[in-house]
Parts: sequence; C-alpha cells; structure tokens
Amino acid sequence: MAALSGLCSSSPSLKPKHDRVVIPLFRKYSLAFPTRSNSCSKLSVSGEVSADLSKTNSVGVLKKAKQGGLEKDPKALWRRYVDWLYQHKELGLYLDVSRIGFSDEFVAEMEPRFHAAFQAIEDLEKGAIANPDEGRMVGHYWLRNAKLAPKPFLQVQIEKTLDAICKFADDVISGKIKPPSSPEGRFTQILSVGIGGSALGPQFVAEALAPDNPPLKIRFIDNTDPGGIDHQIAQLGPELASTLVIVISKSGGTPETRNGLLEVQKAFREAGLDFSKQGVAITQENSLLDNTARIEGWVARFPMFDWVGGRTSEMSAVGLLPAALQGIDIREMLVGASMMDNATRSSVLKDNPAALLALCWYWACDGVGSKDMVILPYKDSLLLFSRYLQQLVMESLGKEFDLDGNRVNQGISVYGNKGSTDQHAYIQQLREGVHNFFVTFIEVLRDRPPGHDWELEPGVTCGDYLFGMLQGTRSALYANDRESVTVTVQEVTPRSVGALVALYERAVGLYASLVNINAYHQPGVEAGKKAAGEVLALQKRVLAVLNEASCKDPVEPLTLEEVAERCHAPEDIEMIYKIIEHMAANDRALIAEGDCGSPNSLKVFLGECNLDELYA
Ligand SMILES: O=P(O)(O)OC[C@H]1O[C@](O)(CO)[C@@H](O)[C@@H]1O
Repeated sequence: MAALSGLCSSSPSLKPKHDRVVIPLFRKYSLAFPTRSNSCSKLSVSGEVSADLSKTNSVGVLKKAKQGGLEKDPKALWRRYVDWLYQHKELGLYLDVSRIGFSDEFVAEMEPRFHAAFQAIEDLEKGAIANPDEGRMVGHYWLRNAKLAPKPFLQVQIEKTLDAICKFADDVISGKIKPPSSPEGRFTQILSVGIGGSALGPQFVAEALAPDNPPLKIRFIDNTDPGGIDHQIAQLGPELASTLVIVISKSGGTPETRNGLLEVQKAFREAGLDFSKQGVAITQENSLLDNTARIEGWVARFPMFDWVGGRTSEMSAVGLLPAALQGIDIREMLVGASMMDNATRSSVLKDNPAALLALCWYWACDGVGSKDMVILPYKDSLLLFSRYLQQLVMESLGKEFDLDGNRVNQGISVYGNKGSTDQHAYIQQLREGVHNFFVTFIEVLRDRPPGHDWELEPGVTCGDYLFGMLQGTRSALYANDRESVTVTVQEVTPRSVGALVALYERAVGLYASLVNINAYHQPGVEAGKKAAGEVLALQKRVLAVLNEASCKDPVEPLTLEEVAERCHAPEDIEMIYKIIEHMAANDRALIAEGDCGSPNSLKVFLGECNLDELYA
C-alpha cells in the first residue's frame, strides 16, 4: 500500500542502531539453558537450570538476591547507569534501569524464562494461537508491518483498512464527506462512543498529539452514566449537526457502548437530525453494531479484527481513525511502533527495552505483583498514559490462573497522573510512607518548540523547573530505597507515542510469559458483566411486583421483605433495597413510609400503575 508498507520502506532504516558495543547477556534463545559464563555479569553462572524454573516464581531466589540492598556509591551507580543505559538512536528514546536494584545473579536466574518468553512472542508474531482460552491469534504487531501477517489475506485486510481510514479522514477533513444539515458545511466535531480498549487509546492519543486547533475536535462518551452523556451532548450544542459520531466496539455488543449510542441517537432525533448520515462504526464484521450500521446505512464502517484485542487496538482503526480525523500523522505513529517492534524483537537483554522493562517489573514486584507501578510522565500531554497503561497492564496481567491451571492471582497495579503535579499530592507517601511501589518516570527532553523558550529567571526556564522536579524526585526516592525506571523521549510526537505504545505492549507480552500467564484474555471482566445482568433482571421482577401492588385500589405500599418474598428472592433483600433506593432517588419509586436510612421502616409503591405490563 502507499500506506503502511510504502511508509515503512521510505523511512531510513527500521533497524535499531546503537552507538555502543553490546555484549550479549542472552544468547540466541532456545528452551534448553546451556552452561554459560557471562563476561558482563559479575557472577558467572554455570550448570543446568531446571526447565521448570520458567513455570514457577522463584521468589526465594529473588529475596536472596535482594538482600544486598540498593547501590548507593555515586561512582558505582554511575557505572551501573552507563552500563545498563539503553538507547534507540533513531527514535531518540532512552531507557534507564539503573535505579532498579536487580543483581547479576538475578539476571542470570531469569535467563531461561526470557528464552521461553522470546520464543513465545516469536511464535505469537508468526500466528500461533497465543490466546488459547479464546482460541485466537494475537496480531497487533502486524498492524504496523502488514508484511509480518502470517497469511496474505490478513496483509491485504490490514493494508486496505489503512488506506480506507486515510481516504475517509481526508474526505471528511476536506469537506467532501459532509453532514447533511450543518451550517458549517463540514464536520467539526467527533463524538467517540466506546469503552475500555475502545476508548483509552484514542483518549490518550488525543490528549498527547491533537494540535491546538484540530480539523475536528474530539469528545468521548465512555460510560453508561446519564449525567456524563448529557454533559457531552450539551457541550456540543448546535454543533451536534456537524458531529461525526464514531461508535467503537470490537464485540459490537458492550452494554455501555450500546447505551451511549441509543442516548446519542435520541439526541439526534430530538434535534431533528438523521443519525445515519453522521454515524460511523468500528467493529468486527457481522457484530450487532456492524449489522445495525449496515442496515441503517451509516456513513462508514471500519473493521476490528478478531486477532486484535481491545487493549492493543490503538494501531487499528480504533485508534487510527479518530487520530487521523484530528490531523494527527497516523503513518508516523505506525513507523514509531514498527521501529520499536524491531528493537524489541532482540533476544539480547540490553538491546531490548521491552525485555529490560519486563526484567525490572519482575524484580521490583518479586514476580508476583507485590509492588504497584506508578507512572509519572513529566509532561502534561502524557497525562492519560497511566490510564491507558492501567488497562493494558492490569487487564493483561491480572489473572487468577497461570497457563498450567495453577491459581496464581497475578497482576501489577498501575496508577499515576503526571509530574510535577503529583509531587503536591501523593509523593509524600511514596518518599516516606508504605513501600509498595516502584516508579516509572517518563521524561520528555524538548520543553517547547524551537525558538519559543524564554528564561523566567536568569539562566532558568520553566522547563528547567520541570526537569529539576523529575531529577530531584528520582534522587529523593532512590535515597530512601524507592526504585525507579526512567523512559526518556526527545519530544511527544506521533512517532514517539507509537513507540511508547509498542514498547509497553511488548513488555506486557514478555512479562506475561515470564510469569506463565495468558495476557490476551479477560475472563474476570465477564463475572462483573454477568452480575450486572442479574441485577437488571432482578430489577425487572421488583418493578413487576411493585406495579401489581400499585395497580390495586387502594394502592398497596410494600415493605422490602414483602417485595423480596413476592419476587421469590428473600436472599436478595439487600440488592432489592439498593434497587428501590436507586429508583426512589430517580422518582421511579415512591416512599409511602419510612426512609432509606432505616431499611426496615420502608414502604414503597409506584407513582403510576402500568396496566399493559400488568396484563402482559
Ligand atoms: O470493544 P468492546 O467489545 O466494546 O469491549 C470494550 C472493552 O471491554 C472489555 O472486553 C472488557 O472490559 C475490554 O477488554 C474491552 O477493551
């Protein structure tokens, strides 16, 4: 395509170049772990390590290795910094892992696990069923280099979709595709309706990269909160007529997204607008959403692929279409991701920033998620990176069982906002309080575009303060034995953002292998969805019972116990109380006696009798 492959081949070289000689810490991997003596390692390890090591979390080894404490001697620390500094020259990206205290002994112990992890991710990229529970391939790496897709038809699908996205975005921005009844004569706003992986990437990228005056501004409905939905629609005001509504859902059946769509369609009807002329769907072929969009003749439909998970979908239509419509260079995002993919395929630990990150996570969290990952970008535009990573890391790694069916309750908690702002919120606790975290600093070297900086005091710019705050916090935390990683980029650009996304996608994949879990399913989410469905089903029964009592003459207010009994659900009395409390707060149930603060005093009825429902 003129699109992805052309783009990739036109870039100077996608192979990482390094300005230092790297002494391999890991050799070309194989599952057998040979006797070795590593010149980079202070400790030389010899002897066979049981293959089973890659399936267990040898925390005992970690604890032993950790006994030494963190290096504090400035000269030794500087040597460690230089020795372990990773640089991706073309991307201008650095990774400093020197403030994580892993020992050479630990690195050696981890080698067989990494061999297995590199092999697993290589197999994944070649099209293995890397998500065994769902029987799916995992192909988000192919999105930025379609030639890697294991089947020619997948390559065609990826390339065609990217071309279609670019063309559609151009046509919308130029006004060739326009809303039927807008005075501006072109689309000015995007309303993106989606949740989880169908929102977090687009939100992060919009915040990071949208220009100050984008061709289309974007807002999001990412919940089933009526207040939040009303707010977004009210903010659009008359511009609803020039709003392109992008409904994003891989499954096409997520309730929050469906509700958002129904609410927006109602707003369109009330404004006398034809939704189908302004609606776009991004979803799997033949999903409920896809069929709705096709039957109703929406403006456009773009595919989500079965082999791309929601949380790794930023480089699919999910992330690329909204970005392109905001004037963001999506081809550059793909190049950045592709360059990072190339770098993170290396089986040499020091050459592979994703493997280095996974190593640090394992060390810091004892391989069992014992510490939280605090993400601190010192750049306002990267504010949403931690939220984006929260889903990527926690939905991928937070698993009850490992691949062999052992209960492991894995995961790493992720939180954070931005520095230096968070220094005035919770960094007090990080420095001095409970020691249950490690920090990832994200440093952006360029403060402002060239020629725009000024000194607010002699020799000091505003950005120098930000820099000082980052360095000061990093040092202060380390002095108190709080570990940190620092990722440095030159600027926040489509290329560097693409690279950051790819870096963390690969780190999560590798880490999942290190702890032997499936990173690509989310069985836990289903339990909450199922329970929510049961609550709504119970609410229907409560309504029917109250309706019947409210249709009597005179009306028969009921106690909670009576409602529960008539619903044949005495064991659900607490949930019935919560349902009635919620309905009462929204004027859908009326309180005849008592109040919600004393549940046993309550008697309730409905303001209106619904005869149709009574005789249904
Ligand atoms: O894109 P969909 O199918 O609407 O799903 C939204 C989100 O819901 C989940 O399936 C579960 O939370 C996420 O993995 C996903 O990103």
